[in-house]
Amino acid sequence: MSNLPETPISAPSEPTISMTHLNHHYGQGSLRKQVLFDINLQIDRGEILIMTGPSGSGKTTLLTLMGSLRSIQDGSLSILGHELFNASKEQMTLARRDIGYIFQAHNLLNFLTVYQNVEMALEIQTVTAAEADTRIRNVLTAVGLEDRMNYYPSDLSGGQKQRTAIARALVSQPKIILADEPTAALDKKSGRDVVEIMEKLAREQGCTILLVTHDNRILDLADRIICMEDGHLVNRSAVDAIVQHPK
Ligand SMILES: Nc1ncnc2c1ncn2[C@@H]1O[C@H](COP(=O)(O)OP(=O)(O)OP(=O)(O)O)[C@@H](O)[C@H]1O
Repeated sequence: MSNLPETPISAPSEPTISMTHLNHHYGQGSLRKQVLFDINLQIDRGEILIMTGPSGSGKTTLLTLMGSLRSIQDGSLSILGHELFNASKEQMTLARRDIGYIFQAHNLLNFLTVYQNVEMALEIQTVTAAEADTRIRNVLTAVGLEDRMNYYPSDLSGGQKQRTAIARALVSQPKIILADEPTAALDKKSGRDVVEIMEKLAREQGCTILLVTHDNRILDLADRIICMEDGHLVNRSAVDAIVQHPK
């Protein structure tokens, strides 16, 4: 269920994320540097999109713009039918409620248990305590952490921490999941496991996933692969992407 007010212009076939002529700069004056150039991209509901590209090509910048974590400077970016260009702080905050974030540095709170870390994501949602408890237990079971609910992050492996972060991102049943290098710190099996869990839960919940990765072991999980190069978006086939990022 969306946290944003319904808009009549939001037709069922409308892409979940749509951007046109998106540009982005960092810095001021003589230090001003353009890092995104005329990005045009549409991501459909339920699509799993993987974005690859060399370091510094603009992937994280694009992800943070899509995540409503940075203001749009130039061009258009709409999420679930809501334009983020010229959006107020309140509108940007509302947009974030429909997004689950999985970033590399888990951002788990070390003084909270696994259960409590996941519970935090429900604090801004209007669910009853009983409903919250059911959802937290279900999602932690789905990611294989049913016997770790009362552990603290410092007692978990890297893979378990990442699975906690996935549970936290999914528990609010967001319409969009943005993941930045979710397998970077994991060994081959744990990396594959966490992305498969993400994929399965996302397919069940019908949400859209955009995943930034250098990890070619998970490229086959994508419906579509896109590549950033020097701030430009380049469409590539999975084969091209693997050739570009050999194991
Ligand atoms: N806050 C910032 N201020 C100034 N320049 C920045 C800032 N963040 C990123 N950049 C620059 O913008 C460009 C794109 O960076 P970005 O982090 O989006 O790339 P990336 O493809 O995600 O790289 P990586 O794979 O290394 O994370 C780089 O040249 C980077 O140095």
